[in-house]
Amino acid sequence: MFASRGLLRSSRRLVGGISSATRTYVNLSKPSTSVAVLELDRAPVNSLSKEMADAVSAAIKEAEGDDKVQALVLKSSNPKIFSAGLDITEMNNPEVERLEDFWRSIQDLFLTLYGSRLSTVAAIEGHSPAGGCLLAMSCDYRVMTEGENFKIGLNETKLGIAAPYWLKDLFVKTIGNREAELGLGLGKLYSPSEALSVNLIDEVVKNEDVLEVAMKEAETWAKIPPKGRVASKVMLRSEMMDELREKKELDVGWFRDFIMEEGTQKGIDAYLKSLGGKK
Ligand SMILES: CCCCCCCCCC/C=C/CC(=O)SCCNC(=O)CCNC(=O)[C@H](O)C(C)(C)COP(=O)(O)OP(=O)(O)OC[C@H]1O[C@@H](n2cnc3c(N)ncnc32)[C@H](O)[C@@H]1OP(=O)(O)O
Repeated sequence: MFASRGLLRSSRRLVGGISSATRTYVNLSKPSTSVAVLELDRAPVNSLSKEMADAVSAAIKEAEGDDKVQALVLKSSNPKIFSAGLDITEMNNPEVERLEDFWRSIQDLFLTLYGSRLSTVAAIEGHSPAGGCLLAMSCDYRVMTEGENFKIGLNETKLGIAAPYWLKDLFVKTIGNREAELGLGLGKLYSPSEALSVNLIDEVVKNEDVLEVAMKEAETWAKIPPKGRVASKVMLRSEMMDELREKKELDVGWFRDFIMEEGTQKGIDAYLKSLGGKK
């Protein structure tokens, strides 16, 4: 029960040594011995398609494969958008099989990031709604750029959908039950200062400082002896992860049935058309 599957993942089958490895949708680099940087790079808004989610999971595993690396900074190539969350087109009039595989990739990304042996610091540059907020909350520490027009939170209800139970649980763990009731029910998107006041993020910094602050924080975490640090992380996170592992396919079914409903499709379609005003 203590050593949750995956959290103390073996690195043997993973590629070691990171030297500015660049691949589709993500860039992985290692600016210091103990800290890797994973940049989300899927224009225009870093939305999480199945392929994007798989690429992020693979890059985290690659960073974990280097035994010297103890911390990971998650950042964006877009200074105004950390991630726009799940790729809504994946849920708009989808093929059922693809939809189910998409959700498995999202579940795996959450389990990989939330359960990483690495200390993870989110450098939240700009907007971070829904799935973007999921990425940020899955990290150990969150630094967000200032600018009251930037927003973070779980706005699913505004799209006519609901967050899955494990995302709701993560939200409650992060900001507490009452604020989560307000945030989820209203589909509230928080400005950086509001997010700080409810502990959704840990720090607000100037745009130009975000990477430096995140790197410094990551270096601090990387200095903590990993045995005790990882054991503490396991104790805090394994229950939630184990529950999702047990219910994975049930959760896929809930997601599929919810998304395929006619009413849900109408809501997603209307929301997608409202975005950018172009679709
Ligand atoms: C019993 C209950 C069981 C429940 C089980 C069901 C569980 C369901 C869970 C579903 C979970 C969902 C979580 C999500 O992440 S849903 C996604 C939510 N994301 C959003 O609402 C963000 C939408 N985007 C924006 O608000 C803005 O784009 C932005 C991030 C603020 C940036 O604004 P900006 O003006 O710079 O950019 P545009 O809006 O013009 O967008 C540029 C183009 O990108 C397209 N776009 C934007 N976001 C997405 C997205 N998330 N997915 C796909 N495409 C996106 C946009 O349409 C523009 O495209 P265009 O240029 O072709 O028009």
